[in-house]
Amino acid sequence: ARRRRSRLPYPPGPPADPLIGHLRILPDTDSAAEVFHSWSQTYGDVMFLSALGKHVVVLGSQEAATDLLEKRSYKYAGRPNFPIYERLGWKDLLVFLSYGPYFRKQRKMLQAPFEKEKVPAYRHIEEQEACIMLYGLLNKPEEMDRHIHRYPTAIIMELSYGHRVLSEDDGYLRAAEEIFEVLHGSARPSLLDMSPLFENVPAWFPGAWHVKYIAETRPKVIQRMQTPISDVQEQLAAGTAIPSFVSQHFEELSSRGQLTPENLHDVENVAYQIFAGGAETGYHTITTFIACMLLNPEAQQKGHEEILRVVGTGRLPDFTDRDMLPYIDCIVQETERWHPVTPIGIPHLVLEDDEYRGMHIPKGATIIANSRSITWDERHFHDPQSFKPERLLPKPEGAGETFPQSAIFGWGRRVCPGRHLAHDMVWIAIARMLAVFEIQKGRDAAGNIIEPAIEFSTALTSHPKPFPCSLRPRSDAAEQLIKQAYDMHMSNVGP
Ligand code: HEM
Repeated sequence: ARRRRSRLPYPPGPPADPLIGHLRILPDTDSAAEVFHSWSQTYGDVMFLSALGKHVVVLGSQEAATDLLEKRSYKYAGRPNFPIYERLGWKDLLVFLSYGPYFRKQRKMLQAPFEKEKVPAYRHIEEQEACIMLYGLLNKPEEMDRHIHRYPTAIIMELSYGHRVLSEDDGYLRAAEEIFEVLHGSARPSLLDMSPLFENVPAWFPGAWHVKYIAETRPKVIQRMQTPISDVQEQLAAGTAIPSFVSQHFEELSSRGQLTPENLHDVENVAYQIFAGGAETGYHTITTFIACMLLNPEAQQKGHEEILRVVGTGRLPDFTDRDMLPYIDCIVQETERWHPVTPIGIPHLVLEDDEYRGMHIPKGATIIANSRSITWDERHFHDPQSFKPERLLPKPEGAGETFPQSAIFGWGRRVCPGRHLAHDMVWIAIARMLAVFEIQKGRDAAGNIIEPAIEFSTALTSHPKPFPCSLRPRSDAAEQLIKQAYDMHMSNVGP
């Protein structure tokens, strides 16, 4: 362990074993957010944990997280190591990079095409994919999960690689499913296995199951990163490439004579990062939305009525309607607040010793802003566990509560660079689903309604486990609308 350089005390925390610290009581990934939240009720919103000489500081309020991760972002923009993910081949993915020049290079590359003014250019792709999703949901409602998963994945594939997903058994869709499996599969046994606490886990350690797992999985992961790049290279050579992140970078690099292996490696990693960061998170958010609608039929009804009032039944909502649909925005944001996609955020790393409220925050500590604590903070949200979109409407119609943006999209220099795109993608999907479908509880073989018990499976990101659900078109007109929109888009795209 490092020598203490400060006389100030560490923040408080639960009682620790003198040798192994909090090792035995560290929660697993499924329960970490809730467990940290309940500890914060006792030990406060700046809490200290340690295990085997590693330190973790858990922030349990918007105020503490803003003071440190936003206002002192330069000291808190690091990332701990994610040893298993790194060994799987994700060492140079932006999200896992330590703070420094290489991080800044990649961050700039990734951020540029997704700035606020740039993302409206992608809306036609989102509208098109939303139509394909609605059509799938209409025709094969039993495959709801696949249609929802395909939606953000297809958008991201087109933006990163210029790849259009045209069939259900597209290899790129498989690749996206694999990321999900790897993220969840490798985190499942316990938080320890993905935890920075176990960076140097010895091979004899009981958790060393991962040695075999990595040996088996790594080649697949690497191949998934490389294949789309070779595809684009071939298409560029043949003159058939659809403009994308990769094609644009390749063209620029080759025009400047800079197509070096290092530069290719960066393009490959950033393109894959767009895919890894954007596809799963969108999928989780929309599935969580479906769960919220099942559990809260009044909110669903109000959302639908707002669309009826503003858009009518003769067309699907589009982005030009957005300003007139405040309640739909509230549904999207309340979904994100009700169950954040990253319940403990993504951990940061403290880059310099710091002092806060008379306490010592040590350099090298992992720092977790617990989104769950922030979104459940009764000082900011009344009845925080309930799903109430109107809480986010201004007074007097609503409660005037503020959407906890940073708890959902992160902090300071590490804030999610895809948040503007994410917002558009999720919004149009939700607005269009509410326009044409009624989301209903599933029924068993005897026709009885099944009350859904919504549970989540959590790695870094969190996803509802499968639940019964049925989607019913609101009317014949709604069904026609879905078919027409689909035909129109397919005739634009062509096979
Ligand atoms: C609803 C969808 C999304 C949610 C909830 C979400 C949430 C987050 C969160 C919480 C972080 C961590 C921020 C921090 O460390 O403080 C993050 C990072 C990141 N997100 Fe997103 N994200 C979403 C969509 C996207 C999309 C569409 C992209 C790609 C275009 C993307 C790319 C990234 C990347 C690259 C990082 C790492 C940034 C870094 O380490 O500097 N995300 N996201």
